[in-house]
Amino acid sequence: LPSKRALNPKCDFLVPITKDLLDNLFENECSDAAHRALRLIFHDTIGISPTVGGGGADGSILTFNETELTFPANDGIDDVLDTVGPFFQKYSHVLSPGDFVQLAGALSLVNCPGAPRVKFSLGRAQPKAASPPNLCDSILSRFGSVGFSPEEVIALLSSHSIAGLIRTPFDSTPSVFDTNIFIDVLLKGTLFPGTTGNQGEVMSAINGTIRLQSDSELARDPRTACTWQSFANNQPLMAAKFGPAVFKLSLLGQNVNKLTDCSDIIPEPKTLKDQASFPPGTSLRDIEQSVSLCYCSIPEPPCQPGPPLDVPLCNPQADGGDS
Ligand code: HEM
Ligand SMILES: [Ca+2]
Ligand SMILES: [Ca+2]
Repeated sequence: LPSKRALNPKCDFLVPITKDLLDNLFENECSDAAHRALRLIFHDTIGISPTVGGGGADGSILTFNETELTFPANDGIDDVLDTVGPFFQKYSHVLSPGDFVQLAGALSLVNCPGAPRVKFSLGRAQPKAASPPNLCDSILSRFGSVGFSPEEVIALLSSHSIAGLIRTPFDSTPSVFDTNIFIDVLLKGTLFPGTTGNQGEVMSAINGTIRLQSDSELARDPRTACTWQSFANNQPLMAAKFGPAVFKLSLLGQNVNKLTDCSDIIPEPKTLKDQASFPPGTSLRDIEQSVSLCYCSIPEPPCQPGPPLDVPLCNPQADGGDS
């Protein structure tokens, strides 16, 4: 838990705010609210381009939400703002929107077993304008234009290990920040968990999980397949790459030398007991042949006994949000 004081006195005022967010926004769980705050990092920071402008990690998605929520790329962020908005309002006199998004994002991981600790720096200015509506490049070129390698993009997608859509998780272990997303998405798709024909969705391999077309393609793209596979059975590697990649997102459009490092107020996340494995009913032979795990000489994840999984809806007791 956070100590009573921060190492740097400039960060001290964050200690009670941190506690409030952990206790009352995230309810000390890897909750829907936590997933939403994590997703918000991405949708705020990526709004920057070397050619069209935008402030990146500036909190523009909060201040200029009336504009940014009209972008198709930000579908579903209205629910996110409903959840985090009241806490942002509560602290808007002491925390800029950019700092709030990054603080909440770093803290969102604290109750998700297996997540790394993400650094937090303070001092982002107020956003000047909405992000330009330009998010129509391919994922790799969009991230590449702001300095992210294909390896870093895949590392960031580890967050889909605790994520989902329409209350249906992307991997078979949505309550833990493990590497199952990297195994599950490599399995040959056989089913749709709900209706068929949805744009951006492809068949998944496990009852009750949903697969994004973009995750499926990045798992199989020659530029990213080996990185994807390298995480499939390597929790420490994934965690070591994910933390710095998220911190790098938090600095988009910012000058790190003008920020104050307040990382010590972020508690160490819960540890993960079990390592990722093939979900029950699946094994190496269900890996799509084009992306044989042997190709990149990744050690094989263990198999689990038992009948095929049917993953339940995420947090069925939670409120009526649609994600
Ligand atoms: C690289 C391209 C990415 C694509 C195409 C993508 C796509 C999506 C989609 C379609 C959803 C479902 C949203 C909904 O409920 O309406 C989602 C959820 C989510 N994404 Fe991504 N994502 C990407 C990258 C990232 C990154 C970089 C992060 C975090 C750093 C992230 C974190 C999340 C989280 C935490 C959720 C779950 C939200 C919730 O459960 O409420 N995603 N993503
Ligand atoms: Ca922004
Ligand atoms: Ca997981």
